[in-house]
Amino acid sequence: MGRKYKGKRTQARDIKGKGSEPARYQDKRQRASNGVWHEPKLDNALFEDYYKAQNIVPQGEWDAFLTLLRTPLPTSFRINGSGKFAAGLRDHLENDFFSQFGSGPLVVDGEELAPPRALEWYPSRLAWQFAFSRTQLRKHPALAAIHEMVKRENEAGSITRQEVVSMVPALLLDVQPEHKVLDTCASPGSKTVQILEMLHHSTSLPSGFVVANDADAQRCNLLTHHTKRTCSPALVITNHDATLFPVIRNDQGEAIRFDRILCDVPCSGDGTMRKAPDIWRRWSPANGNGLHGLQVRITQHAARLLVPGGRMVYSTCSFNPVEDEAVVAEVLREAEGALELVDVSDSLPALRRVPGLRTWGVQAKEGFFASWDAAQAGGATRLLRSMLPPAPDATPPLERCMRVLPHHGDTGGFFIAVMRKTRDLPTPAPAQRAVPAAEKAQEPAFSDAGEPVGDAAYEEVKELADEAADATKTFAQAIYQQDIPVATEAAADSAACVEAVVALVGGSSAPAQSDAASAAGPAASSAQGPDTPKANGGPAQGPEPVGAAKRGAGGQRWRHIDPVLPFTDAEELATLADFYGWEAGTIPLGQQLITRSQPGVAQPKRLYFVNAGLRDLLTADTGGRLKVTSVGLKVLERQTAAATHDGRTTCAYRIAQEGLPLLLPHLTRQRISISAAEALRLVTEMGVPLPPELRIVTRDLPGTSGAAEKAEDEGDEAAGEPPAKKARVEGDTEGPQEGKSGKERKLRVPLSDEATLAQLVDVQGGCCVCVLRSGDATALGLESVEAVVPGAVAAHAPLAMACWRGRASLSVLVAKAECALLADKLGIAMAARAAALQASGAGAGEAASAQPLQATVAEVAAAVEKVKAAAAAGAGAAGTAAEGEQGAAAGNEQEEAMVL
Ligand SMILES: C[S@@+](CC[C@H](N)C(=O)[O-])C[C@H]1O[C@@H](n2cnc3c(N)ncnc32)[C@H](O)[C@@H]1O
Repeated sequence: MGRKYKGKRTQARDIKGKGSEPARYQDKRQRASNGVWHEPKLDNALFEDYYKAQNIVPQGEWDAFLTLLRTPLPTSFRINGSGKFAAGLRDHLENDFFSQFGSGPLVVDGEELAPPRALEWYPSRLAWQFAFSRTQLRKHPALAAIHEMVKRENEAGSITRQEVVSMVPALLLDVQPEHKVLDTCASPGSKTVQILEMLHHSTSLPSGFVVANDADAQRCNLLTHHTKRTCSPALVITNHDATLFPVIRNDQGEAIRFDRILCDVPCSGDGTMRKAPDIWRRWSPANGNGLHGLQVRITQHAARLLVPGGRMVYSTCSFNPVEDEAVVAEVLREAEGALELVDVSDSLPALRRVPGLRTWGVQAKEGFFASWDAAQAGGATRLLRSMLPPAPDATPPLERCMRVLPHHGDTGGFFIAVMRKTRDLPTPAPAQRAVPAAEKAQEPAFSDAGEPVGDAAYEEVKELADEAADATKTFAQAIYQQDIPVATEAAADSAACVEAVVALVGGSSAPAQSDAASAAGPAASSAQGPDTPKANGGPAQGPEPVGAAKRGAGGQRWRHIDPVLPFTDAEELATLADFYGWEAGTIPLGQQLITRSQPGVAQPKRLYFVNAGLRDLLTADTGGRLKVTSVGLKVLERQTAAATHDGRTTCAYRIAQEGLPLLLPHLTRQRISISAAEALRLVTEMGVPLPPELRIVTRDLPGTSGAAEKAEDEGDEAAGEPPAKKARVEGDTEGPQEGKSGKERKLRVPLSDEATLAQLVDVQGGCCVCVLRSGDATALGLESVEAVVPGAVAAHAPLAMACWRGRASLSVLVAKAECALLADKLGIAMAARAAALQASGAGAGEAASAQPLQATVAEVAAAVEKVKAAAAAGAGAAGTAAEGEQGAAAGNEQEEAMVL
């Protein structure tokens, strides 16, 4: 991914017209400072000289290498998940889309186009690649259909657009469902998603988990956004500098270590030039040299967090040996045999790659040097020893690393090394490391569990210093804007940080610590080695914060980040179990629900489910050391008070759509199956009226005011807010009635399907779930609820919607954008079915038996277009009651605003 996260790349523009570069780079034109648009520059003498000298390309292949680097990267994607549904989607794509290439080459503007091809080294032909330019996509309907399909399935979460080479590291990580996995530099998250799929390979509730970390807070939001559609309860996203990722201990005081770690480190990114041609212009050997130290530190720290026997993959999208082999060699050198390079030559045999280098050179201002001795003799004082190759007799088997070259498989460039930890690492002696003084002063030494050794309080002090700096900036800004309350708060924050640092340096405890661990002081907890028993009692019990408050009036340790709390309200849990009929014992909601609110908040807004492994990790984090930006799967959201007070429901929580795949099998109440036609109506109209016999009369219920109902009955909009609008604000979406007059409402046709109405009799007012009937799902080739495969990714879950059974209507509690996706999926299947029936000239009997599915192509298309337009118009705005409640809180809430 390179350094693009550092700043915004030159904006790609799509401009018509012909240029001298290959046609497909036309959309990568850039605007120079004088305002003139120009083609991207696709050469750089420094680049060529440097890599020719490095011998990264086998003899005789240089021209092919260079030519391909100047050609745009083909599109590629991965079908998510595995098993029956993934194979089904693959077959659908092959048979219904890619088969058009079968009868002969597709010719667009005189150019013969290669058909899409499955990557031969990717398991089960689940990864695909094709190279069509935007112009070609626009010109040929078959290509446009493929393009649309890729976009749609990507949005629906069935496929992931991912660069081919970027799929390799996760495959070599060999993740199993029981593994604890750390993805050290995870954003934007394509590999995290792949790792999660592996974790969920055979079960929807693996015992392992993934910690996806990134140092950049905003990129953590991006990561949350990209991983959201996996609907995994086994994912936590953290925001740490990976060189300082904290060590968490279990209640026996043992450091929790990871079975698998991916270090897909920040790099100069020259392997992505085909996708980002502006790298040509910016390329310099200094980019790689500047990143080497950070790459080493991230990987060294990761190695310490790895369990003996565990596997770690180091990867970059750079060709540069200073960022690649040199980093691996240094990490292995420091490990003194506790880490070994794994020979993966037998893995993915069809993937063409070249072995890692044993020798290379480093470009300094003073010249190009092939050894440390030569660099010293040449006066290159700014180089690190570790950038240069080790002595020949001390060189590890670096040929076990792999470099993927673009011209070998029409891909980007990538470097991958797989390492295994054989035993605990030795504790490094900081003084012996060949790093410049300036860097050494910043660099903590770590024990095997990653605890700072030389300066035990380093991590804490750095965190506090960062916070103080942030607060000071806020203070200055607020003063400038004359916002005295904010300035006062910022000043207090800053002072608290300084006080905490003084306490640390002076050896006393930091202020406002709430548990025994914190009372012992962060320095004390940091100083514990891996074998030192924990000094601070066990994990938090009962309603204690999972990541216990360490400082800050609200209980949070991290600024703007709410703590993670277990949700243990027995009364509320019993109500939930009763209302939704959770199968006792099938899903441990009581033990594995968490919230992100402040301690002591009754009925927090959102409840998230975490799997057992993640629960244990969070529970062990008594010191609140993990800076958790997002965790678990949102399963329940609080209703508004009005919904419960007015007797519209007896349960304070409704089901979140994203939690449905997990909860569905465990619901025995508040769940109905509906026909495809009804499902399509619901997601396109957002709600449907109920017939009079199913109306709930709440005004006579004890303790209810019935005000909203009376107003609705009387059509008394002049007396206040129109009931439909009010209901939307309060959480009782009456869907289609929103904003319409009583007269218009009455024109709508109520639900009439006998089977559906019979089930609705037992459904209480409030949240319920509508699932597509098995028969209809099977007939339409969609996932049926009976045939759910454990571990299937959320996109392969049966079609179901969280709904609201109101007094007089059934409405969806699903964001409009998601309704549009569901409508698309359902609509396409129904239209295809209708077309097939027509084509086969189905007899009256067959047509009658398929009656619920009989929508004409035109009807379905019109309905789907309507909801898509609504979603597009309402993008970012509150589309449902569920959305309407979202605030601008920190943590998980931040991303929700972004996603919607
Ligand atoms: C190459 S990208 C990662 C791509 C990602 N693994 C994927 O597959 O989508 C490198 C990431 O490292 C993050 N990063 C940079 N310095 C870091 C550090 N010291 N600790 C953790 N993450 C860091 C950047 O914010 C960036 O998101």
